[in-house]
Amino acid sequence: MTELLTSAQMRQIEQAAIDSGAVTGLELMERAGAGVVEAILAEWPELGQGAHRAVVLCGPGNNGGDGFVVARLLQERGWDVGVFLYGDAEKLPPDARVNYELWRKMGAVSSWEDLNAEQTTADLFIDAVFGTGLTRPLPEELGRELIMTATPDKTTTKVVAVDMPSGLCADSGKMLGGGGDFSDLVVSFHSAKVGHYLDRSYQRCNSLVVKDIGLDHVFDESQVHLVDQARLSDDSFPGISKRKFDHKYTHGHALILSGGFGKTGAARLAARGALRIGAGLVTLGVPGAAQMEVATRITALMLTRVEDASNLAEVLEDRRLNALCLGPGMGVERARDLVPVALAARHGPRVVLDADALTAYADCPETLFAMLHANCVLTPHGGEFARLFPDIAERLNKEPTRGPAYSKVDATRDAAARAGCVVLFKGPDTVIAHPSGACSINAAVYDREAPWLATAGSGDVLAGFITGLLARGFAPKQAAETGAWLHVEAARSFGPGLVAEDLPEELPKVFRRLGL
Ligand SMILES: NC(=O)C1=CN([C@@H]2O[C@H](COP(=O)(O)OP(=O)(O)OC[C@H]3O[C@@H](n4cnc5c(N)ncnc54)[C@H](O)[C@@H]3O)[C@@H](O)[C@H]2O)[C@@H](O)CC1
Ligand SMILES: Nc1ncnc2c1ncn2[C@@H]1O[C@H](COP(=O)(O)OP(=O)(O)O)[C@@H](O)[C@H]1O
Ligand SMILES: [K+]
Repeated sequence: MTELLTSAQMRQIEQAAIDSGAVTGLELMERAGAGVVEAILAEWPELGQGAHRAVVLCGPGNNGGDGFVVARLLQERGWDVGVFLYGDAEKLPPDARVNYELWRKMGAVSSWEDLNAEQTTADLFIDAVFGTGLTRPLPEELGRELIMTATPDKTTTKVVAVDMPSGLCADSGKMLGGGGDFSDLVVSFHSAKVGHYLDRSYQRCNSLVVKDIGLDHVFDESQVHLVDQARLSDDSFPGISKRKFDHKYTHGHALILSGGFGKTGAARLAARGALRIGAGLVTLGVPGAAQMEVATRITALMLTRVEDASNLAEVLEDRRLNALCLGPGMGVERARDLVPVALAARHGPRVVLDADALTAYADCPETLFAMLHANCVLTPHGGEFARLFPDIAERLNKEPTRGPAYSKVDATRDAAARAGCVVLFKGPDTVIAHPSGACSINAAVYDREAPWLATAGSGDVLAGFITGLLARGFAPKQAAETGAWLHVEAARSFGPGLVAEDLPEELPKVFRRLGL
């Protein structure tokens, strides 16, 4: 399993290892620098042959210390290396100072004032100015200089950031101050940082590599999980497979409430998603006016008439309906009518609220929060999130003046605590939080990009995936994580040209690849 750390958690892990006598700070710095060089040569094997030119920008802290190690190791490989220091060598922290001195025996350190685009022409550009220690916004001119030197028309220069692209907050991925650079590769240490997977980070970096530097840590709930295959194979997760002695009711019965005539597509997408992900039975709850429209377009899906609130209450007398989905294409008035009934159902079915079921409460989120229970999942995109949690969204969207900045992880945790249920906040960086604070990120970034998901109806399918998994007995947070992960897998498996209908139909291929 992969845990993402904040800078404070990383510092604590590093300090504990040093205090235990297992390792020194200097050894960690040497391993970090060696890790950066290793990652560079793995990414661009051609740089392993012959001599090249590198420019290393070092900052005033230990990130700069890593930079001096990288400069030394590259020069030992016969490279021509130019080093620039931002700050005062006298004030470097002890380990960085040792590496500064070691480098000084091999080469010069130019002052920052000499930095210009011409001087920094190189095959490789190393940004070791700030890492996890950046707390104040970058001075504006420094941000500009970084951009100028790292990204003029040097199409052949590879830009590598040590730990974090300088200027980005390691906890939130936000930019502190203006500027900050673009990196072809970020090399981090021990574990990726939460900020690598949020906000600007993945927009500014092409790829992320994490190098082992011999540290260990014990997981605690304050850490954030990255949703990956290992996470979903955890013993605490129900498997996605079906067992040979199962029958359809073992896998639950989902009810997806649709909108009216001409508005049933979204619910049908969700229903198809719920069925493909393995719910035993899936029924669409449709108003009379839309009955023909839906009936002519479904086969394995079933249909029941749900005209209004009292109708829904009758339908929910069937205790086998154990997972409900409300919102996709529903219309806000129908949502206001049906959501309270769904949330009050006595046998406690699990409930996914998406789209219109969230927007319906934009004027009175507290009314919704009062009805929600622990078996609910809310799946807002950015706009819906801001309607239900305006103050949290405002805090999240505010330009930070210092780090660690308020992040999408903080915002989703706060929203889940307020709502009293699981909140899945969508995006390429989908954050899933439980009211207890347990939190995961399902990332569609770096080597898991899935930009074709930005298509109408893909969110409806996600709501259906989660509903289907809830019907199958997954707990709300497990269903949200698993559904979101499979959603990205399906999109990646289908590839360019994807439309929402393709997502459920791609699942069998994904399942086969997973060996189910
Ligand atoms: N934590 C660990 O386990 C390890 C950390 N290492 C390196 O150490 C880095 C963290 O080092 P530090 O904590 O020294 O932090 P950084 O080197 O990231 O930066 C902190 C320094 O920058 C200054 N600073 C912060 N904001 C500034 C601003 N806006 N303008 C000017 N100066 C500013 C601070 O006063 C401090 O001197 C990591 O990113 C990593 O590169 C590695 O050496 C290996 C192990
Ligand atoms: N660029 C992107 N990369 C990865 N996933 C994306 C991207 N854009 C959108 N998504 C995902 O696609 C889905 C879109 O959902 P939503 O905005 O509700 O759309 P709709 O309402 O049209 O169904 C979400 O799961 C979101 O995380
Ligand atoms: K850096």
